[in-house]
Amino acid sequence: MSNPVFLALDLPRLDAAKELVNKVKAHIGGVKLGMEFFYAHGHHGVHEIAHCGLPIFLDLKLHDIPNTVAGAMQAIHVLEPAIVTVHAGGGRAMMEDAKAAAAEGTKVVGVTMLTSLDERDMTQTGIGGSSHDQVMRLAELADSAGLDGIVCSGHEVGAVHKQWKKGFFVVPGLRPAGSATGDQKRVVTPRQARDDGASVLVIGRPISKAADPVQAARDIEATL
Ligand SMILES: O=c1ccn([C@@H]2O[C@H](COP(=O)(O)O)[C@@H](O)[C@H]2O)c(=O)[nH]1
Repeated sequence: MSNPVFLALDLPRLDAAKELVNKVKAHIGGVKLGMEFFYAHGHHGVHEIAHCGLPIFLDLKLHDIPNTVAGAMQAIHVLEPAIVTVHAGGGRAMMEDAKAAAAEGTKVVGVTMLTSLDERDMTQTGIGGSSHDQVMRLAELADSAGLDGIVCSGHEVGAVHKQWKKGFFVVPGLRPAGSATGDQKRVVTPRQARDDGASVLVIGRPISKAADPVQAARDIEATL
């Protein structure tokens, strides 16, 4: 099995991001570029990181009216991303149009409930019920809209995997045992997420902020 770890490159400087990827690339399976990176470095930055030869995951979390999201999807064809995210909360029509507009070969996955949220946060935003139910509901909607899979936490991935056998599941909010959780609230270890059916393990700060990022990536790889 190829390495499921995608390194989240949430770094403001392009030179530092390139240096980090080149250092750890033997111990990861892909690179995830999110809003911080894309807003700062755009298409040029993505092309620069793509030189490392690993698959690129554009975590842009698109969330707008269907026509706008479809246009954004078309605008990133040229970057040939392996994976792109949209917010499942954008609704069925938005997800259908996002998938239809994506380049062939790009997996489109729907963000269900951010791993930085818990049920108290959900209540504050007017969503009742459990995080489990919220993720299951949005997973079903994403599946019926034709998406390839979803983003969820390791708390839910086992249940979603049972319900959506062919789904592609991206799991962030991962922390090696004993490491700081920071702003993440629904957290499991990389091994736990993999055992429960995650297709991609998104890991950022446990590697990028480690005193020795190569050793940190190697240690995570050894647990899988
Ligand atoms: O629910 C979500 C969706 C996306 N993310 C992204 O994953 C990484 C996690 O970084 P860490 O440093 O390992 O916490 C980050 O880029 C988020 O934007 C997420 O955490 N949760």
